[in-house]
Amino acid sequence: MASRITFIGAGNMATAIIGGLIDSGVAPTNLTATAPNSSELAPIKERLGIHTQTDNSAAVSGADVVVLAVKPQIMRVVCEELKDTIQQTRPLVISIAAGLDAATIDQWLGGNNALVRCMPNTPSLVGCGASGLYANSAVSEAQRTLATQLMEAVGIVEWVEDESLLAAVTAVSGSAPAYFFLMLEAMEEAAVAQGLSADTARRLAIQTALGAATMAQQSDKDPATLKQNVMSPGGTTERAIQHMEEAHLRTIVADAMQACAKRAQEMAQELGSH
Ligand SMILES: NC(=O)C1=CN([C@@H]2O[C@H](COP(=O)(O)OP(=O)(O)OC[C@H]3O[C@@H](n4cnc5c(N)ncnc54)[C@H](OP(=O)(O)O)[C@@H]3O)[C@@H](O)[C@H]2O)C=CC1
Ligand SMILES: O=C(O)[C@@H]1CCC=N1
Repeated sequence: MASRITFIGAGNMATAIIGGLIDSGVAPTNLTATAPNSSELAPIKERLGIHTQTDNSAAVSGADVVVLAVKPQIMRVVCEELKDTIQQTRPLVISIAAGLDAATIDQWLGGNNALVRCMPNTPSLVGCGASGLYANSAVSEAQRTLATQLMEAVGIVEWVEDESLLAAVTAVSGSAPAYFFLMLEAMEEAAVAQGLSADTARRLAIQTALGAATMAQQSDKDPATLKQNVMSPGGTTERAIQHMEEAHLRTIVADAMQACAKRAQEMAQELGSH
């Protein structure tokens, strides 16, 4: 991918995508990241070999793709700062902000922009990201392909044609690494309570999560069948799963994902009044 890509914001999600892009073979010299303070940027420049800038407008001039990777709460200020340059240079704009809808960001950027909304997740850092993408009507086929290539460099990509579905994408993948990290925390704590060392418990739990996810990915069986295959009748797993079902784990997951999607919609309303 020879495109010049500028990330506005150099935090957790931007550096995860940048790290994944570099690992996939993208030249660091084609990448730029911005942040308000050069002290935050110095270690990123040193570690990744990318260009860095504290001036957002200067960083987007000459970019083929601009990835907006700041917190939703400061997106409006950032867009207004970028508006004049973007109106002149017309890059593909990709927003990774939760909640904020494409029309709002487009308007903040002066209108008529080719804009993709992307909901990525932090495992992009290790090439195992999962991103949901939505394109507005100004995005060309070539730009759609470019956005796909960019995010496929760090994981899998699913396009949605109805923008409102990005709230569900946020619930099932954008926020979801945190659910699995919580599960790992809980399993480690429980195993330590049963006498294992924290190190041993953590290694076993992580490898088991990795193994289960890899099996689910590679198998032609669905997760319910794979689960059933671990559950010997009258055995240990059956007892554990019975406990989780009786404690309404499915309802807990459904309610948490509902709260997540609802928060994405609330943020759109709170921040997106044009
Ligand atoms: N974290 C995640 O798992 C995911 C996050 N997202 C979205 O990604 C976006 C970024 O989130 P995340 O990376 O977690 O947040 P971070 O707070 O880690 O990163 C935000 C970055 O923006 C920088 N920044 C702040 N103000 C400006 C400015 N005026 N100009 C340029 N850069 C600025 C910050 O610098 P400083 O630190 O100096 O303030 C920081 O580098 C959010 O919109 C979020 O919704 C989407 C999917 C997953
Ligand atoms: O928690 C958040 O708001 C961001 C969006 C998805 C993951 N992190």
